[in-house]
Amino acid sequence: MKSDFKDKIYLTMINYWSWWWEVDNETDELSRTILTILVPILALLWYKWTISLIHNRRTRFAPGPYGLPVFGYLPFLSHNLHERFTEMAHKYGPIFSLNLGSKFHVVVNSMDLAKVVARDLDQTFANRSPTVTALTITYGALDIAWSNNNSHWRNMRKLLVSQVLSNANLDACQGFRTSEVRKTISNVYARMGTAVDVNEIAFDTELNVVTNMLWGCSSDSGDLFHGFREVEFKIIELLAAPNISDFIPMLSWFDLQGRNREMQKQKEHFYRILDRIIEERIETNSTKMEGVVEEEGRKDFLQIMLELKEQKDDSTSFDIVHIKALLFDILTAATDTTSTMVEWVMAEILRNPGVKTKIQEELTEVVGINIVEESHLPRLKYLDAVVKETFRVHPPLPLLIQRSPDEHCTLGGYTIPKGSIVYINVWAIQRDPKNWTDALEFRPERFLNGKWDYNGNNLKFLPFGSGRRICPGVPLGEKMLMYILASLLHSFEWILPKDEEFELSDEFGFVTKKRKPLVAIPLQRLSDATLYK
Ligand code: HEM
Repeated sequence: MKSDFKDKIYLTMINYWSWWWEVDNETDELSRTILTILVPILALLWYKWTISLIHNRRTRFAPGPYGLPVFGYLPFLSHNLHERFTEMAHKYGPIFSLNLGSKFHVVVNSMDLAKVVARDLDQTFANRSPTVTALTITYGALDIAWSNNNSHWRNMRKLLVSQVLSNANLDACQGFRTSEVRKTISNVYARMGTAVDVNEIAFDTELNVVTNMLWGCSSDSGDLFHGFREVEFKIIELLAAPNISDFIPMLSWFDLQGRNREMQKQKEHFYRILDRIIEERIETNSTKMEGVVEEEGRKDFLQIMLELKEQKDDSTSFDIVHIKALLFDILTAATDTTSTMVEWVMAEILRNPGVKTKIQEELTEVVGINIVEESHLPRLKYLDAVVKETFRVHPPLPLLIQRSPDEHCTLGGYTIPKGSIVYINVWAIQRDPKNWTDALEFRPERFLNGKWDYNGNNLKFLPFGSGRRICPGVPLGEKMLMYILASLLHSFEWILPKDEEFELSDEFGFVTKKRKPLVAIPLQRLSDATLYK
């Protein structure tokens, strides 16, 4: 009887092993064997730790599932973490906790508790808890997104907001946006009648706009950015891939699943591109007379950072790795999110022909027979509502980026130990029938009352986060999304390829994308062909 039970546990572990650890080769097999041997040792340590915790504290943790020794609940989680967490919220309530390996996780699923984390106790919960792969790609959290709440984070964020994302700079960069969006329309025109990957065209447009803002030229001028999208996608995938090194830190040295080695490989590729751009700029600067760069007009962000690097003031000075980590954040944060959202919006429009008709009517009324200009965007109220409704049902970061308290605190009456990992489940909040009537229906009209924005003030709707860690890229993200979508929808009629099976399922990741990339066929919509050149 006893041995039956042991066999059952063993079989369960082996079965569940597979979802987060696919064995590809002998090294993986060996790693898995080593880990299986380590389990009893770690189980003993875990048991001792749990007993001491029970004895030492009169704490009340949020309810949650039991797990296995050492691994906690890790083997029982399925791929789509946001959906699994939402199911668990139905069982355990608006806040629940779970041990994943040795790490204590808390998931917040209601707008009231999200408000406590992101607003009332914003300062306490303002740290991050970077994963091993995040530390690797950001040179040890030297970027903004993974940095703790400290003076380095404040300085970097201030620099990004004041020099790249300020209204003045966004206005000054309008020309880049116009020329890149027009280039995209002309490229799509050349491919009319054939199936186009919607994410890819949006990604390239956004990447070109951002590289123009950062160092003054498009990514498609030359071969340097060849394969960049694939590298970025791999990096984003690795950031959220379950990694035993994160859950049992004492094993991180072994990198048993090879995730960190893979990230290291992608890091080399990614930063090789940035190194080339930075080196070229340093060389150009050195051949110019002092002051000339400034006289030529607006300084781009790379120039501003290189000049800061030369300053010896401790509060603002950077070295090259700071610059690279910051460029990494901007490039990845801007491109993958924007292209993912363009894809989701287009998918929802293709699924809802009534919505498409209303958008086209609005575009005809506001833009007429011309091409879309940025000045038209504030009047496209219905398209704006469609984008917001898409953000509600498909938030691209459904659990935001994890937060971590810098001291023991209480949330919803439960103890949250210092250093826990806290997720705000935006996906659950934005689909909660307590917050939204007909929550699972796609109804853009609910956003037509003009009361909604992306600033995270209303905790029912926070696709960009809320509080001090809110996305600083909202103004650029919003502008680009509206501009790309309005242009694609006004210039072209979009249809699905024949026999294409349409579906809207998603795949959890650091950025949660459409599981099956959307391909659609553009057809000419404006009668004047010269508008496409
Ligand atoms: C549609 C476009 C975008 C979406 C949906 C989006 C979404 C988000 C979300 C959900 C977060 C996490 C907030 C939190 O943890 O509370 C975030 C953080 C961040 N985003 Fe965005 N973002 C977008 C565009 C951009 C752009 C264009 C930039 C910069 C040019 C940017 C830069 C950042 C940075 C630096 C952070 C980290 C902030 C911090 O930790 O202090 N994002 N973004």
